[in-house]
Amino acid sequence: MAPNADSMPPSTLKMKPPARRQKLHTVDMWLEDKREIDGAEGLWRVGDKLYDLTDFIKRHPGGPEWLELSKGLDITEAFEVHHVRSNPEEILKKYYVRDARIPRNAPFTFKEDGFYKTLKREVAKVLPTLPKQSIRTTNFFIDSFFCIFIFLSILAVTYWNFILGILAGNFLAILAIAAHNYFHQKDNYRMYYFNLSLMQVREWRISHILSHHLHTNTIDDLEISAWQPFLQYLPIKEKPLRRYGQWLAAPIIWVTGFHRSYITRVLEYISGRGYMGKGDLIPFIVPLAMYIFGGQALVSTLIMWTFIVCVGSTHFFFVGLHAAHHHPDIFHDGDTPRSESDYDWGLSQMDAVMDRKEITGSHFLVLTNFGDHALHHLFPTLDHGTLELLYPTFEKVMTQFDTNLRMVSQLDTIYGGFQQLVRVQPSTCAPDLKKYKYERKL
Ligand code: HEM
Repeated sequence: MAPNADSMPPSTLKMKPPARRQKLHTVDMWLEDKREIDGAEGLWRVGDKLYDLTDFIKRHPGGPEWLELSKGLDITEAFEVHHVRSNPEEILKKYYVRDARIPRNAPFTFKEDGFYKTLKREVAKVLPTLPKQSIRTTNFFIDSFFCIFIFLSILAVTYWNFILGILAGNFLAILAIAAHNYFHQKDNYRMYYFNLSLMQVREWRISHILSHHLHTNTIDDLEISAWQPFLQYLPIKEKPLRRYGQWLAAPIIWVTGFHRSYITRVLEYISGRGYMGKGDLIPFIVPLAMYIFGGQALVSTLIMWTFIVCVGSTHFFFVGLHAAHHHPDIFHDGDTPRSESDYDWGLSQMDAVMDRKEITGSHFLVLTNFGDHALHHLFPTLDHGTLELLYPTFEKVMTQFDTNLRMVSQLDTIYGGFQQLVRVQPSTCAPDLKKYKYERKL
């Protein structure tokens, strides 16, 4: 199923892959493997220094989970990109233990005069001047999605109506996408809307935030390796039948994604390797409400719920996989990088993303379609409603660094996603950000 290790070319960023990358890779396996290669020696690594943050875990303003999960890892990128409003470097210094013994397993840098740090300083300056109304609007949207989703699910089972079930499924998907805005931030209750999808906040904080967001489209990105037995987004040699077979496999992957996530978690938990907690009971609120208020037999209720979850899963993964990262002109590990040793982290993100012109400019569409994706990657803790207010600053710094955000159509990212699945030839040129025009709806 998975491509064998021989068919996997080395990372063109010279990154060492997590040891079990070629196997079906769960989030806890990824954490274990990273601890082996990050050189953090059971502590927390920032740059080339090691810190013991044990006493700070419970006091961390973003919530304890971030530091619990990242113990034993290199958190350089996580530390840099999650603190825009303040500068916790002074706090960090208090926990210094010793220097790291081995070099970092990533070429990404955060130089004071580089693109990312310059942009971050400019964004930090404008943030206090921005209106808070956009955050309240985001909260209103997501609470409404939750109510509509529950209401439609109950109606669907009451009237045994699959059209209503499709509507409910689509609301489940946009609820989960919008909830993604919240689990990037400090702990808050709205992030748990995400668990209604059968997926789990903890799991996504690892696979999506600590892996995908920080080393996007590299050999270390779990959102590439976790799909790998079925979908291969890196440009590697494959037999044509297998490669094109992915176009047929993809819809099956989308439909079953939510259920597979839960089942894999249960199996991992039973075998003593995975984590489950109270949050894993959240999804059952939905069939319970459907059963109590719908007036149908338990079996009918469960059938309708399963149907709704399958629709939601299809919508979620179709949108997610065609939102921003997969297109033959986007950098994927194996392609020629901009740099393999001194690669500004912000520019690495610009090389691994495209934004969609139909989505940018609409608060609703951005929240429900993983929109403003470049800015979201650069500042993941900022509310999606705030991102659109940052474009003038972003444009100013892009001009200063003579760089560009690639804006394409939604159709381009869908078509590009399917093309990327069958791309076997690595690109021999560094990504050309000027190839696509930057245009933003005002
Ligand atoms: C895996 C590494 C880390 C992650 C993912 C992380 C994540 C976060 C998040 C999501 C927030 C909330 C931000 C917001 O509401 O805008 C936050 C806040 C904060 N974190 Fe961390 N953190 C990490 C490591 C650290 C470390 C090592 C320190 C200091 C030793 C630290 C100090 C703070 C402080 C002071 C705040 C509150 C001020 C602010 O928002 O900048 N964090 N963190």
